[in-house]
Amino acid sequence: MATLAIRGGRILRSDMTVTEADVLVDRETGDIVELGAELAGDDELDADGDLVMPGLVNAHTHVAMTLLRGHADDKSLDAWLREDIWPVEAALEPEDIEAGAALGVLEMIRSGTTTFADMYFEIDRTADVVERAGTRAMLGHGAISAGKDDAAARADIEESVAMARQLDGAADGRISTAVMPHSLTTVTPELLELAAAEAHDAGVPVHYHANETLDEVEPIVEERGQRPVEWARDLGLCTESDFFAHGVHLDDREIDLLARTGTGVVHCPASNMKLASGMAPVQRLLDSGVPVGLGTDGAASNNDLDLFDELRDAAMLGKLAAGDASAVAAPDAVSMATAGGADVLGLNAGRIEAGARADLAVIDLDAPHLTPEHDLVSHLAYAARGSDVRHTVCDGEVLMRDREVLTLDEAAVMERAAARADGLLERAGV
Ligand SMILES: N[C@@H](CCSC[C@H]1O[C@@H](n2cnc3c(=O)[nH]cnc32)[C@H](O)[C@@H]1O)C(=O)O
Ligand SMILES: [Zn+2]
Repeated sequence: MATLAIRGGRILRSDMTVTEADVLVDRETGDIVELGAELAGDDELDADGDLVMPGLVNAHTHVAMTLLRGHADDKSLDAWLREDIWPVEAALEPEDIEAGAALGVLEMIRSGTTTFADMYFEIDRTADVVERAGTRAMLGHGAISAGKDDAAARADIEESVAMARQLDGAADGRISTAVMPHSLTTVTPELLELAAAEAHDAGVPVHYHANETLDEVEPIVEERGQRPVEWARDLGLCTESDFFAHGVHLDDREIDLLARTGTGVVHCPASNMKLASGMAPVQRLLDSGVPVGLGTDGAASNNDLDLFDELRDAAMLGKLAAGDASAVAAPDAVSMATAGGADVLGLNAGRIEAGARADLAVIDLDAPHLTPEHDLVSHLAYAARGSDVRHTVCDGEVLMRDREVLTLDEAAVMERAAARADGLLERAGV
């Protein structure tokens, strides 16, 4: 057994207590073997004075949208997608996806995110990046019917199913997949039903956008006399493995249905604020036992992929939404960003315990904004930033050591992404 020991730090346990312990990791299985005092390994990471926490889980993003960061801001969802995003995405080439994904993955490794769920195009190129960079990911081809004829819309869903089957288990098992129809309003009912049936036949989840804006909810209610989540359940999109992004506008019946079926919701607070989509009822979801993770959404509606920002936004917005300062308390926000997201994605990760995946972020606490140390969970929720991450470990391998990313050439990744982004906008004629 080749081992890695993370020594001298304090660890954040899944019950949100902090204790002094070393972490011993089996690099071959990628699992945590043991927590304890004075553990030695073949390789070692110094965590003296640091906090070792589970690697963060970004449970909903469109990673290559990093190329569109700052391209179009300050618009509502529908206008933003139709006027600014979709026209540029039509000019995307596979090389762009690879360059944008590498940039996004680099940003996530630097900020302690070890797993992301991605809905986008040309996902085999994103898979190549994940393979090289060493993170974990759930990938899916986003399929859409809007603007396509019947045959093209069906082919898009079939592509999503084929890619999910093809890539599941890639990168030594670090890649899992889902079938990803874009949303309840941009994919036809027949194709949503087909996506669900095919996904479950392939043994993978369905992932989609739902209940993001009132503009999406109202037409479904008017046309069908049903709430969107009830309709999604009837189409087969709410089984225990399935999960959707946003869930901003949900009523009590829908929340109850999500809890009963075990359907996961990925809360994307920054995107919901930036596109003025609304405030998700996160405390009510948690109280009802709905599995909840956190996502950045794409970098064009955030505009970064730092999960620390997201978990602070989740805590802040959750209080505002509930009109209650005790809502979405610090431990709940930190849990959503770690174990919550891992549970939504069906991964044995997000917790520091023997037998769990060795996906870890080591936080350097030696900073003015993290002093004094009254409560480290409070610091993670309200004061820490992605740039406080010192080491990142995924699947037992060190991806970043002392703030140096070992698996990607940082300067080359940034240079290439900037060049591809310029070329993309030029080709799109904007
Ligand atoms: N194959 C599809 C691509 C879908 S990928 C996922 C899509 O979701 C878009 N997207 C990004 N953020 C959001 C959001 O908040 N809500 C809905 N869609 C979004 C993103 O720009 C991308 O077009 C096609 O032919 O267009
Ligand atoms: Zn999205």
